[in-house]
Amino acid sequence: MSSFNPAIFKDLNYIGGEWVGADSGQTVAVTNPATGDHIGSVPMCGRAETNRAIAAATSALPAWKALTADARATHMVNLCDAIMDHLDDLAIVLTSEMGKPLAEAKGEIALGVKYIRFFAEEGKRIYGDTIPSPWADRRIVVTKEPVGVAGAITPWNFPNSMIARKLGAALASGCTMVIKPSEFTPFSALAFGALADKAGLPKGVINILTGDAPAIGEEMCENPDLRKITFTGSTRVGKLLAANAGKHMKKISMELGGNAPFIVFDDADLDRAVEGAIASKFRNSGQTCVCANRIYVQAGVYDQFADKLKAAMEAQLSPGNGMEPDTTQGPLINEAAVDKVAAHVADALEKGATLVTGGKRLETAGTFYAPTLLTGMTQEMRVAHEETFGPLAGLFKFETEEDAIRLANDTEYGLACYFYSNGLGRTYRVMEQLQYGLVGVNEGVITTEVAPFGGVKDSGLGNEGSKYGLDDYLNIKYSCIGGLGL
Ligand SMILES: NC(=O)c1ccc[n+]([C@@H]2O[C@H](COP(=O)([O-])OP(=O)(O)OC[C@H]3O[C@@H](n4cnc5c(N)ncnc54)[C@H](O)[C@@H]3O)[C@@H](O)[C@H]2O)c1
Ligand SMILES: O=C[C@H](O)CS(=O)(=O)O
Repeated sequence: MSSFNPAIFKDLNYIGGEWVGADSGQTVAVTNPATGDHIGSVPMCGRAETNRAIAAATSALPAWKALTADARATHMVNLCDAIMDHLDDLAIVLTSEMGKPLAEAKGEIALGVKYIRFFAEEGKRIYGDTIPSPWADRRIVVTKEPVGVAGAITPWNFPNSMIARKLGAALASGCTMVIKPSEFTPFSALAFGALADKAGLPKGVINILTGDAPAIGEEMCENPDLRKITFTGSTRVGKLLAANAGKHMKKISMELGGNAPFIVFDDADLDRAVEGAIASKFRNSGQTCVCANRIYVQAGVYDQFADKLKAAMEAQLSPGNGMEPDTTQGPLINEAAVDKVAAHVADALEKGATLVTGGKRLETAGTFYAPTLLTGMTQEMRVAHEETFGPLAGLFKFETEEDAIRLANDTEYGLACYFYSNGLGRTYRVMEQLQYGLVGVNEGVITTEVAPFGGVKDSGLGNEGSKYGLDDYLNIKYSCIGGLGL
């Protein structure tokens, strides 16, 4: 890898095209979860700075929305080109602050670019309608207009692509944006500011703040100039934001937590199912909202699947610093994340589960937990009802197709689910009964910019990506035109 270019490494906030610190001068430290080393510090901003960022986005809005979709697309493509020009540098920053292996970081950044490029084109297809008028002397026209200034609050586990898939839809629809990334991974977000400068985006179109999350969120919810909140994160925080945004009648998009069932039927290709389980469960060390959280295996193939999965885990999963080429499993984001996985393992073992492999914190620097496989899991265990968000694969046994569907739907979440079967009839029966926004059939990783990504129940509201992803950034206007002398 070529030497790191620090041009994209920014430790100030980006407001109205200017790089600024917090009014208080306070900062918050950022550490590398693989080593515990201090990476840098970013401003501890609050409501006042957020107010100024919203003002900057408001000032930039008229000119941005007045551009043609093609002109906005050109800016967006220039941004994508700048991102790809700095792919290695961005990946180093992402791996340093979040921990995922460098290859996964590059893959995430490339996916983020795909989202922005996709929406650059979709922005040219924001069609309206002319509706046959019920009045002979009037005409009806329906147009779609940008909602205005959008506020984005994003998580640490995909610190680039969770911003990109929001930013792409916002910019393409003619909105401007204020972004608050996670306190654990601010540098990947601030790099968007450096790249926006490099790509020549007009000042104020993108604004990036770090600091006091509740205060920044309150300003976003309560400032009348900001018209939309798009949040990706935990269901707990999502509900807080949705409640406050609702008081101020803001449009909201909520991409929240999950508890994905992964079902293996006895008519599945077991080798394919094992590879899908590895991909779904252990991507990002199990720290994705769509990771398999509960693995249900039909009784007739349970032992065989467990043996195959154990072998695959021991052959394919290699914990370590994400900067090392052989690493496939980076650290968890922090001590609390390690404690949660450990608690889920302990709870399962206390309630009768069997430890097959892993089951302990790795005695190295940083916050690592061993890839873990448990069998004998039951619905009484915490893993069955809580998002683990770590490298724990728990196998549950089921008897019938009806049992599998009932167990899979036994959760307040509804983001992603997966099942493996070679039965065509079963595929449609199960696909249509699972209460989730995303369904992987014989596939363990299904995210793409062209398909809608969104949950039901406590997993959220709205969809990101796909042709549907623009809807949340647009208002529909109906115009009735009379006096035409018709
Ligand atoms: N559905 C999806 O697309 C998706 C994608 C990634 C992560 N997630 C979910 O996110 C969670 C992990 O991410 P996380 O730990 O960053 O989630 P989190 O909810 O703790 O934090 C998410 C963001 O919200 C901010 N925040 C925290 N408290 C806030 C408050 N009171 N007001 C305003 N902002 C606040 C944080 O600073 C961060 O930027 C998991 O539950 C995961 O399932 C969902
Ligand atoms: O963690 C949630 C992300 O949305 C995962 S994905 O990269 O979009 O599948």
